[in-house]
Amino acid sequence: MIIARNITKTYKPDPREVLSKVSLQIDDGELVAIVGGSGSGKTTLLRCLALQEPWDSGQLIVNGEDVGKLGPIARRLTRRGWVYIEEKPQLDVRSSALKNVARSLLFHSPVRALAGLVSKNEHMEAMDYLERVGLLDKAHQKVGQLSGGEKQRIAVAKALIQGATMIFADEPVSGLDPESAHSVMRDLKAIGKRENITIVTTLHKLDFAERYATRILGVKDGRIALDIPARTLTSRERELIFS
Ligand SMILES: Nc1ncnc2c1ncn2[C@@H]1O[C@H](COP(=O)(O)OP(=O)(O)OP(=O)(O)O)[C@@H](O)[C@H]1O
Repeated sequence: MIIARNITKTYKPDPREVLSKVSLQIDDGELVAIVGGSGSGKTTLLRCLALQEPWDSGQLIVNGEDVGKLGPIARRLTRRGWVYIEEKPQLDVRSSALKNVARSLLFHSPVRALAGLVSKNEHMEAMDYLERVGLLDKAHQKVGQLSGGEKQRIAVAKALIQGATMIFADEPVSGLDPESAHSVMRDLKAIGKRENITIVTTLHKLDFAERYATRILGVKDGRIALDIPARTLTSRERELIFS
């Protein structure tokens, strides 16, 4: 569980508050969609919650621990099992989908990872995870030849193979055609439910949040303007976020 209390953030030297006194709670197993207009602070909020970005004031409590009071090692332990997926996932485009996923098993063996020394068992395990995200038939294809949606699924497979308990995804469907976008969101939702993973994602498209999330967090000018169980928003609720 993550609890944020009055999180405030500026990007110095600009004194403008990009996040202003943000308070929220994320429960285990939720699929939380952070929505809002361009520049409203969605990505900054996601990055602060994922402990990828420092904040200026306020508290972030993860599973009962006040993260601000933890040293770097304890912070790293808090983040164990957390995976942050960038809008454009960082993948080795010259290697196959299978190699990209299998190498995630070697994050504790940097030398083997660098040399690409993946055992037969690790390959088999990676195949299993590619199957889980519906990419078994693309296992031997170079990642550079895959579509944006397929790359997102590889990023998800990499997260799963590392034993993710929490996935933070920044705009996972931006730039995808509608069909791929729906399929990525459907997969994220199904995988989260099946593997009991909490997912927090920023989304430009409100209809995707309404359809796939369990909760919608609407951000406007760095503040939480709406925090409700996901459903089709009323025009008044839309106005609170986008007017
Ligand atoms: N690293 C940074 N340094 C300085 N300012 C930043 C930085 N990152 C974001 N900002 C500013 O903070 C504000 C919020 O940015 P953020 O990326 O969080 O918004 P967003 O809602 O995700 O936007 P978009 O939907 O356009 O991606 C913007 O005005 C942006 O210019």
